[in-house]
Amino acid sequence: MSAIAQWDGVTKRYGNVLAVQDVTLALHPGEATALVGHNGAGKTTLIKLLLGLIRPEEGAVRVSGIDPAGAHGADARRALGFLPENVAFHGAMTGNELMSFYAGLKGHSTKRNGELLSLVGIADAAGRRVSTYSKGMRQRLGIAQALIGEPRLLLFDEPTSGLDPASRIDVFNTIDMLRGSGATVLVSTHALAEVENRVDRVAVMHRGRLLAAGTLEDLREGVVPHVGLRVRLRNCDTERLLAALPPGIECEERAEELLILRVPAENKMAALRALAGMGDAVEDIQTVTPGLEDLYRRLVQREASAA
Ligand SMILES: Nc1ncnc2c1ncn2[C@@H]1O[C@H](COP(=O)(O)OP(=O)(O)OP(=O)(O)O)[C@@H](O)[C@H]1O
Repeated sequence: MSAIAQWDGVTKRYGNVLAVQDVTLALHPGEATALVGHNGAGKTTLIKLLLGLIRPEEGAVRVSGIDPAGAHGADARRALGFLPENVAFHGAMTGNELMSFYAGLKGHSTKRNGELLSLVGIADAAGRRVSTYSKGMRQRLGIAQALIGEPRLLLFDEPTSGLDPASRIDVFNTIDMLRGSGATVLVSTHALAEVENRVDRVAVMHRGRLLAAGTLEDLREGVVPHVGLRVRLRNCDTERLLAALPPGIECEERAEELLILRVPAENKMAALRALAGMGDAVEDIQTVTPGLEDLYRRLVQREASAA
């Protein structure tokens, strides 16, 4: 699948600060990718590079095959919609006026503005001054302006920061809808738990470096080469049970009538068969799947111990 946007061996410095170091990453058409990492990880810098606002010292950036900071950058930028991290609008203008202003700036007609405001759920407030909007409503207006001109690639920088839980869900529902309509979405966020089941791929940044990228399953396979099993026991001699398991299995946690086992991925079925063969002593077995927060923690730990 050819990429709609990519960073190829990109390094970007601000003076002495190495903001992004040798990052190679691609965004594929129709997919939503989460760019995750803590403060200062380099997420906004990667977005600014795609927007052509800054140039890399090394490597190449391409949007629809074009250098967004080059002579034909305007053509590349026409394919982009952008929601900045701290969206700030002139409070004296109404939602309608701001949408017309941004449509003019982007060289698009204002015809679909009302539809876009309805899509993000603020059509009723379109005639009101933005100073009367809540933070969530301003964020929705920010998303509506990003959608002007039906961009094929949407860049959302921390779209849920400062929003209440219901508004956060709305933002992700909008992202789902956009992805469903064939757009490509990049969403940068610190909110690992809320993003993990809402995107196709995840790119993990840490101190300017890309630690991992892929589907959640790819990340799990690369980071956790074992399976967790949560085993509930009944009237059981735990020592005897552990001794009867295939080799290579570690006991991660042990409490009364509960074991959490770390099983090498290739021994999973052998372990399950051995446990199933223990009759009534084993009451229940659950597979424990690490979430994005856990994977991120492990990736950062691995990076720290390699340094
Ligand atoms: N204009 C700038 N001048 C100097 N340093 C900068 C500039 N912009 C970013 N940096 C530094 O580059 C590094 C990466 O910053 P960046 O904003 O890309 O990170 P981020 O992952 O988006 O962080 P956050 O989640 O806090 O927004 C940080 O150390 C930051 O302080």
